[in-house]
Amino acid sequence: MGEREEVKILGFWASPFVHRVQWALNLKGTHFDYAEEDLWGEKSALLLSTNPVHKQVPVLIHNAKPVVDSLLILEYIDDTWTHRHQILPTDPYDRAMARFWAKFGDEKLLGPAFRAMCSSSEKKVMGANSVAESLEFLEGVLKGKKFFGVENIGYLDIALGWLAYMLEVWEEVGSMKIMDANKFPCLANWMKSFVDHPLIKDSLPPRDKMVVYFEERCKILASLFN
Ligand SMILES: N[C@@H](CCC(=O)N[C@@H](CS)C(=O)NCC(=O)O)C(=O)O
Repeated sequence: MGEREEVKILGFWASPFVHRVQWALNLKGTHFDYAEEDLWGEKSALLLSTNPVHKQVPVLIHNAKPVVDSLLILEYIDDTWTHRHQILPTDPYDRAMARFWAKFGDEKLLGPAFRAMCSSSEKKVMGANSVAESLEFLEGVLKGKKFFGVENIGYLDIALGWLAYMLEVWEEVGSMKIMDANKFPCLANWMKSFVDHPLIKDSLPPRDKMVVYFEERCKILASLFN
């Protein structure tokens, strides 16, 4: 890759999707510029023109070409910066499985955990229970490995990384308990290894700021989810 290439992320500090892209570029050692979007105020003209379909972050702009959707951006990053830290597994079956579990994480964990945080009473309990059931599958996938990527952080670790630092915040904000280290010992170890990784730990948003932000979001979204 040439030295003068443009690599820019349009992001939002509390977005688990945006962190994926930042982590992947950090793991690759690829320098990038970052522009914070005012998601709940006025979105920038650049965001609207680079992601006109969803108008969401993250957007990766590489030499004027935008790529959207965090999981697809991870694939693009791995295909583009091949010199260091392979993100996706090499074996086709392992790649397919990593993609399957990443999608599972978004559909069965991230969305439902977020909704449970902002829901009240029965819906919250049902939501929290369904997320805990889904965690059981991931405990099986991990089977005592340090990372889903086995030796080092890979695609699935990055895709599920939000669990390692954000689930606990969502549990506090939503007054709910989902993660149980006794029930999910492999996941508990993985969460610790993930947030302790030198390229991850310095990029995590401040916990207190996240609590305040998600409390505010829940107040706004409560009527939608209840
Ligand atoms: N599937 C997308 C989801 C992105 C997403 O939901 N981004 C949120 C921030 S967490 C966003 O931009 N929301 C603003 C909006 O929907 O208007 C991805 O993986 O990139």
